[in-house]
Amino acid sequence: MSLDDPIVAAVMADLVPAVQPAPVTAGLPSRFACFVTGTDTEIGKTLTSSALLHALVARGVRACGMKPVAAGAEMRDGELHNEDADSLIAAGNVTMLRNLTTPYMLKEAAAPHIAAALEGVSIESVPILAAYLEIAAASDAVVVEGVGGFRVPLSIGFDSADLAQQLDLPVILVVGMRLGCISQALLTLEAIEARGLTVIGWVANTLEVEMRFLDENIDALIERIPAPLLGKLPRLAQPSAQAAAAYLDFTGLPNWPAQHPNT
Ligand SMILES: Nc1ncnc2c1ncn2[C@@H]1O[C@H](COP(=O)(O)OP(=O)(O)OP(=O)(O)O)[C@@H](O)[C@H]1O
Ligand SMILES: C[C@H](N)[C@H](N)CCCCCC(=O)O
Ligand SMILES: [Mg+2]
Repeated sequence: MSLDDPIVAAVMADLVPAVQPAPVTAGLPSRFACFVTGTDTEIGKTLTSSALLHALVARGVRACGMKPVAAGAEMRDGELHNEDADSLIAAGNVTMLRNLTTPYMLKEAAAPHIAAALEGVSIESVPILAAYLEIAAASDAVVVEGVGGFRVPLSIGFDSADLAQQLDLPVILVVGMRLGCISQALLTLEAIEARGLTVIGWVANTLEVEMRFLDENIDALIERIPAPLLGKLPRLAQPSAQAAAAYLDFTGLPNWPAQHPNT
């Protein structure tokens, strides 16, 4: 009888559980951390991520944002700057090296795999996971903003959904409210759940000043997304982390920190 024998193999499978690599976040103390994704690009992920950081800082928490892959950067004061990365830095209160909060800062405002290829770069997960661990070790809370929608290619065989899965973070879904967003949101939800991840809350972000049947569209999503609506963001005259946070209630999120006594 050899180890290839199906019966021996079945017994061995019972005796020796398949070894699954531990997620990169395993072993860290429980703290608030999330991955913010959305139904598309330019639909309010950075605004929502910044609002999360603002609310965390207001509770006296050491909070750090991460935009692992940023596409669209310009040189200022000898450093590459990206709007999203800068917004998250401004909303958080933990100073980390910029190449940790954004390991891949790409110049071209395009799909990241294209922007990376233009620079002869290949976007890999290991530098991002290593940077995440450093940030998590220095902070009480981490907010990771994805790039574009949920399944944006980063390199061959690696996309932003794989990254979320490897980080093993609960997901906040931002829905850019416009005609078509119901299907986009539900497809995104399916893709998130297919990776064993959980949507812990979603945000309805108003993209148009007057969307027809806005409330009816939101109701259709409330009925279908098995996670709480964290709030409806109206079209803000001056969008900022603080202004957006006033419309969102994060307090029911898992591991959301209690108000620090000194704040
Ligand atoms: N509710 C809102 N009211 C006013 N402006 C908004 C609102 N939501 C988003 N914006 C503006 O729309 C633009 C896109 O929003 P944001 O940067 O948050 O999108 P994103 O999903 O993060 O995009 P990307 O895919 O590029 O990361 C920004 O200029 C932002 O300030
Ligand atoms: C440059 C832009 N603002 C985003 N950062 C990148 C969006 C990539 C979308 C790719 C795609 O899904 O087609
Ligand atoms: Mg953004």
